[in-house]
Amino acid sequence: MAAMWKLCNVNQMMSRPRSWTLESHRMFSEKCEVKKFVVVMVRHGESEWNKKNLFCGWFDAMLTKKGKEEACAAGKAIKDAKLKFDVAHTSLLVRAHDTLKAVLTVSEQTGIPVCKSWRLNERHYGGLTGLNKAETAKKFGEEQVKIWRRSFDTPPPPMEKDHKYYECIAKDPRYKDIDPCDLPNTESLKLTIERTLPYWNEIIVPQIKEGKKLIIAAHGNSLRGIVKHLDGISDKDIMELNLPTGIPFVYELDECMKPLVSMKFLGDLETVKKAMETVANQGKAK
Ligand SMILES: O=C(O)[C@@H](CO)OP(=O)(O)O
Repeated sequence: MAAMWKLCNVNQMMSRPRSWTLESHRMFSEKCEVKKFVVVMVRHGESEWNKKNLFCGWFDAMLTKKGKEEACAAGKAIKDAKLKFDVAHTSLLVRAHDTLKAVLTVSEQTGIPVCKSWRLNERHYGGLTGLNKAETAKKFGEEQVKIWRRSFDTPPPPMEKDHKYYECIAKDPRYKDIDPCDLPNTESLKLTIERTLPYWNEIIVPQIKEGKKLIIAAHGNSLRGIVKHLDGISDKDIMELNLPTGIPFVYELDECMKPLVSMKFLGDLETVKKAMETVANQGKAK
């Protein structure tokens, strides 16, 4: 399992077999009539802060020109794959909306309802928000930056009230209805999952079970949380998963929401692999 999420095994990852025995599969299939539900997910295209290599989190960075092109290419891939949706889900951040809008425009399905929730936002990067990732790695070491970026349960230091971006994030009217106890000032992946999963379980899963076809346009870490949950990835192995910007991926789920097909990217293997490596390397001191 440990090797499964290494970049060199991306091919295997895309078509990996389930890890259960034939007998457990038979018993499972008896319990669940095997129906197939398709959900497509896409991380937003490159943002201005991705380009500058800054920790972004809840800061509302816009897409770059390249990010918009990635979003349009994602729409084209979805159109070519003949994927049609009934409902779209996204976060409250503009980079995810703009990606979704481009995807739906290019794939000619702009009329569908779009549900937005803070629960699909990027993980909150706390006190690291706005810092350059490579400079932070120079200062604190690449290992520490990898722990902050990719560990399961170590959050970055919290965003204090005197932080440069505190006002524009914590006082953003978009978040005024969130219970103050739920409003984060930093988040590990674990904490991100704790606020994303209720949305998955209570809003998304019932729609899937009604037979609705869904697309989720969100963020590197909110989607890592959903993927970890769906594929039962261990806390250790999830450290090696880096989602590329703007390349949609498909899950096929059975009626019990267990993946029949996991993370099938709509892109050629080399491009996906390179894009994942690029994301991983953003935390290097250079
Ligand atoms: O800065 C961020 O918010 C995220 C996604 O862009 O970065 P990382 O890949 O370091 O988790």
